[in-house]
Amino acid sequence: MATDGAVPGPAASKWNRLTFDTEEDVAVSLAKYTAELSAKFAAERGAFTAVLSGGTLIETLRKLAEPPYLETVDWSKWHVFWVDERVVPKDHVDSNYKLAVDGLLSKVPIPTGQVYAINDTLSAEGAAADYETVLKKLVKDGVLAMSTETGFPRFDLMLLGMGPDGHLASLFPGHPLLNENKKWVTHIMDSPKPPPQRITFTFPVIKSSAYVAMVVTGPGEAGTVKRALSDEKTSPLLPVEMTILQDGEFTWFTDKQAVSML
Ligand SMILES: O=C1O[C@H](COP(=O)(O)O)[C@@H](O)[C@H](O)[C@H]1O
Repeated sequence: MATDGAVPGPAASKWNRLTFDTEEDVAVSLAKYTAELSAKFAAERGAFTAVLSGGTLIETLRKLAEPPYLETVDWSKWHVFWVDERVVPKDHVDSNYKLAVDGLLSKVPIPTGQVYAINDTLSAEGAAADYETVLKKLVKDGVLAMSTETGFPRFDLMLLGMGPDGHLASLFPGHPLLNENKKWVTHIMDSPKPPPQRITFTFPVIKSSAYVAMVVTGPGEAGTVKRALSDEKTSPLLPVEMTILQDGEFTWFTDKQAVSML
């Protein structure tokens, strides 16, 4: 059973919250939500730009690769990106690309040319610059939309997870990268969570999204979810607390364990 509603507190008008009994229920709802947005954007724009994170999110997306979605989603319209990636070879156990391929992308018929992995032969700095160049070409080609409000790319849907410390993408609490306001993609050499070298979308890009699903399940992040959803704000704000979309819809998908401390 889902509890729908706006979140109390400062983000009230900006965040929706869905809470389900179990992680299985979250997976069912998330697949339906993603499939509906895929159909909407495929009809409106002829393309669906979907951004993945790593972590537990990929397992929670498993229902997308099952009936009915395996057959009913128009996978040919999908363009897949990563909100962050570890700078490791694509077949490395730490690779977010490998995680998504193994858990989802190898099971659905998205054209391989529409899956945008990082160039794993480059340095972190080079890979971030290269990824930004790829995005700019896709804007030029009309695949990726631009936000008229912010001047940053506007992805149709970002499917994000959050770490126990409140990080999202590879944007960590209190880290100077939180202030990057020019680049679309940047790099980090000292990620508090290993591996240390990563690339990540910047905040202005994440905040320009049309839709963001913040997917948090299990007890591990319950304290952070409590802090994020609390009316009382402590400094520094968690990255997730700073994620107020410019002109988009942000929805929390949680199970009961994730909100057990509220
Ligand atoms: O390192 C990362 O961690 C976060 C959160 O992962 P989770 O396992 O706690 O769900 C993930 O969203 C990010 O993409 C990844 O690089």
